Amino acid sequence: MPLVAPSLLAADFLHLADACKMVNESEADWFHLDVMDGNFVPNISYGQPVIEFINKAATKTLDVHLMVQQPERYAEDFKKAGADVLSVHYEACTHLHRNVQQIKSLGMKAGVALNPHTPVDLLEDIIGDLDLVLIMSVNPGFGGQKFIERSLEKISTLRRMIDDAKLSTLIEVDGGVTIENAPALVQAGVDVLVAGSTVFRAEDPFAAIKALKAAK
Ligand SMILES: O=C(CO)[C@@H](O)[C@H](O)COP(=O)(O)O
Ligand SMILES: [Co+2]
Repeated sequence: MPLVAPSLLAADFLHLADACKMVNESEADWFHLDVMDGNFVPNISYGQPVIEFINKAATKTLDVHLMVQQPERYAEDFKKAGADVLSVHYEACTHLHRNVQQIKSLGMKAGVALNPHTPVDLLEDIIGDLDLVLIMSVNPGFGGQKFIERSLEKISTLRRMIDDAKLSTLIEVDGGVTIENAPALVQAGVDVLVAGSTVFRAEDPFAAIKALKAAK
């Protein structure tokens, strides 16, 4: 069964407490929290102060996806805000190895996110240090975009890389995940499905989460 991580980016920000309650009471496993700086990506979302409040309401793992330049400037702040998993973008880090060690030394799980144009082979020398690889299946910055089909091949290649090296690194997919494409993603080797619109735009978010969990 895949882990399911609803992305609060698609929730009603005026009623974040209700969104947290829904995720807590659902079959979802993690909260996916998208932090955007208006520089690495064209959009600005929310940061540490909001996550601190989410952490008070959430009873599940906080999976923070940092779409910011030089994320090392903020790792400690996000730890304090309650992040359990912290993912930084390959494309935003000059010293990725150092950044990954920093995240782990702060006591968080370390993830690396790849934009759609970034090949998974570039992770060869760091994959053994990673708890998670986040495959972006849309260009980061916005929710509600269409899934890029090529991502399926990237996921299969990454699955082979992880299995060949006998690692337990998780594969997370983020962007355009639907109830329809979830089975193919799980078959390709995904461990964690992120879903924003599919959950928060659904008439019945509990049922949408249940359907994603059942993907096989
Ligand atoms: O990181 C991002 C976008 O940059 C995502 O986490 C989105 O929030 C996913 O939204 P949907 O594509 O599922 O609507
Ligand atoms: Co995300």
